[in-house]
Amino acid sequence: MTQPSERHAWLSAEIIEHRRRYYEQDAPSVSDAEFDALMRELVALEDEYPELRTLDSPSQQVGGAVAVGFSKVTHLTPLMSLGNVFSIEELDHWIERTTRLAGPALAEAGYLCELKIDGLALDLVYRDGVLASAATRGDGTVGEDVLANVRAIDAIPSRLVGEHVPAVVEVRGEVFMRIEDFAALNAGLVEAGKAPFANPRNSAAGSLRQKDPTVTAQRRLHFLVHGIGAFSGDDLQLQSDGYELLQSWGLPTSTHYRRCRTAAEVRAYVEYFGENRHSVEHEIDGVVVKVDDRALQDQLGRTSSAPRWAIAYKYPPEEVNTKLLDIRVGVGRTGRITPYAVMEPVVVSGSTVEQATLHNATEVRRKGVLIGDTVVLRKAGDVIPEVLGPVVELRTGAERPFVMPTHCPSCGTELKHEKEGDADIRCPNRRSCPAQLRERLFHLASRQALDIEVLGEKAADTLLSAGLLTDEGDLFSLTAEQLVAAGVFVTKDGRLSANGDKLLKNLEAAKERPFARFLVALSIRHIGKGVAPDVAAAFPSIDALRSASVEELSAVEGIGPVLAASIAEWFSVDWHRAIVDKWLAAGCRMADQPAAGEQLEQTLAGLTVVVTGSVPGYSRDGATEAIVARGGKASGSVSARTNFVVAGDGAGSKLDKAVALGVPVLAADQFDALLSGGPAAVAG
Ligand SMILES: NC(=O)c1ccc[n+]([C@@H]2O[C@H](COP(=O)([O-])OP(=O)(O)OC[C@H]3O[C@@H](n4cnc5c(N)ncnc54)[C@H](O)[C@@H]3O)[C@@H](O)[C@H]2O)c1
Ligand SMILES: [Zn+2]
Repeated sequence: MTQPSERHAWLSAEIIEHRRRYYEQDAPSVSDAEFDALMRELVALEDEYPELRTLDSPSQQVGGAVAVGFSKVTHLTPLMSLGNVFSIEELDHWIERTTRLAGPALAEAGYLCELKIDGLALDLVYRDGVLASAATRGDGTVGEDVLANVRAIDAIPSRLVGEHVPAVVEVRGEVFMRIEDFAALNAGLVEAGKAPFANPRNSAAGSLRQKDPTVTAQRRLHFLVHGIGAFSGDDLQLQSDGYELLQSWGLPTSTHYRRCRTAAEVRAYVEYFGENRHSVEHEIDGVVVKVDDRALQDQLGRTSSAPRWAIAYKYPPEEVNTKLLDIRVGVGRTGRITPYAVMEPVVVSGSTVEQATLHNATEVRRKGVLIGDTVVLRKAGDVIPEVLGPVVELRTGAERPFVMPTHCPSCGTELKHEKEGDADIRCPNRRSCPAQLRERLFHLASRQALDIEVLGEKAADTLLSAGLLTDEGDLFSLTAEQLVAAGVFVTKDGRLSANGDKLLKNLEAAKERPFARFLVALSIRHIGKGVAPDVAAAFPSIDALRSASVEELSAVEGIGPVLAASIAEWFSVDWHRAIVDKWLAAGCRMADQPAAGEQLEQTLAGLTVVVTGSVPGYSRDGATEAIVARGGKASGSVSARTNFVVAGDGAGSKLDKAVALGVPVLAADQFDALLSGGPAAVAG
């Protein structure tokens, strides 16, 4: 068993090395969460064995030092780190203890809640209103001179304005990059063939701590004050009052701070930004809660590394490091080949992640990741997890590059770009590539399409491996005999299983689904559940749709030229048309007309009617259905081929066009007559 002192020595060495990489090289090799875990273990060990808490322990020091190449600046007053809490319970605990130490005066002045900006600390000294010194935090006492670089930051005034600026004003704040500017910077770096930064914090630190101030000047760095150091002016009672004063002198302070009277208000602030972390223009990694009264701050004092009057509430990390075990490729519903990362499972933003898409081969190259790398994985809230890049420092030499396959991993067909210049490559074996067919079957069975409950992942695989489907065209003609003969969905004694029976019943029921759902089920490009109802409203049966020309299609409101071309293209493929024929032959309705028997007199057969404006008694869809039920075609736009325009209140440009083209126009109250009696009923 390791001795506590040995463990302590190991932890100390690790922490010191990580701090060096983080503060001096802007190139951490572990995630903040991993670093924080080491730190917490160290502190817990020292709580148990107080003799280990020597003055040179990392727990007693403010992380960082002055890197080679920078001059040293001694701060007028030390820059501290912050104590951390990670839960509401720990926060309550801190508030209780602080209340006990500070006494009733605390309730009077209350708390100052601020966002914890994820950047790097900067100390500024103004003498007689002129910027005289700018330094990084360093070890808290001595920092790095970055004055030349700071002069290149627009947000930092070189001279304070206004009345009564005291002789000495020392402020500290955070240098950071806005998320938007960070993204633009990285895009530019990648375009120039350079490595992107892992996150806005690293990019801000790397941009500020430059040997060459012209580089800093090109980076859009921002700055917000969050603390007051040496101050020779009149006593400031509250820190928040101080912010208003600093603001009046031209120093940038955050707009997000709030004064809170009670612990409940503090909690509410913490919880609000926990849920709205991304509503702010910069990254935040928590909230800082401070005692607002400056006299109380002095009274509470500090430990060797942090003030007792402030605490950082840290939100769960959105970036973690994990091992990239492999890069595999998936074949999508349309044959697109997508590389994806397979990682050692890791918890980030509250869920376990082990896969993340890498989009395409160019993207893999752009990220610069090798199989075997430790990678930075980011998942912000509900956003899809993303591999940001490798931790190059941790490479062992055993890593290997990803090679994009030349042949489909599912069917072996040679992969191709669909069009020249496409980033994606695809498996051209659309019809019977098992992977593509499987995806199409899932899609067709999904809720938004035909809702075939039994046809899940397993069932689809079973049908495909039994060789029962050449493509989805064979689905609706499946019989119990076929299943039994193929030995799938059978009981031990060779009869159709309950699940097999359910599958056939599900399929039978699906044949009657509304036409719009079939449209989704056909996997026509660009036709999803959003637009399918519009298409079905204009062309309420598969026959109407397949006989429509591209012009007729694109004339319909909500369809447009792209969708029209995509529909026409789909129907131009032989095996697609065969799917439709097979489904019709198997009894799929694929039309929204009322079933035979209840059919209304086809008074509008062969006629195209446009309804515009409001027609009493009919919704937009209702009017369309009524026309279709009478055998007519309901169109969304007026052309020379339109037979009637029904114009209700609010009719606009369509009415004008009808008049211009000489199309007969009917009043709203003639609509019923047209429906029941056809053109003859409204003649004259
Ligand atoms: N990944 C690594 O290898 C590595 C190494 C060292 C440190 N770190 C990370 O750095 C952090 C620890 O460093 P730390 O000691 O500087 O503590 P800290 O960053 O948690 O808190 C102190 C700092 O918060 C900043 N801050 C931002 N907004 C503030 C506000 N509104 N009011 C006051 N201060 C504000 C200040 O610059 C201050 O110096 C942790 O997140 C840790 O994970 C990571
Ligand atoms: Zn294939």
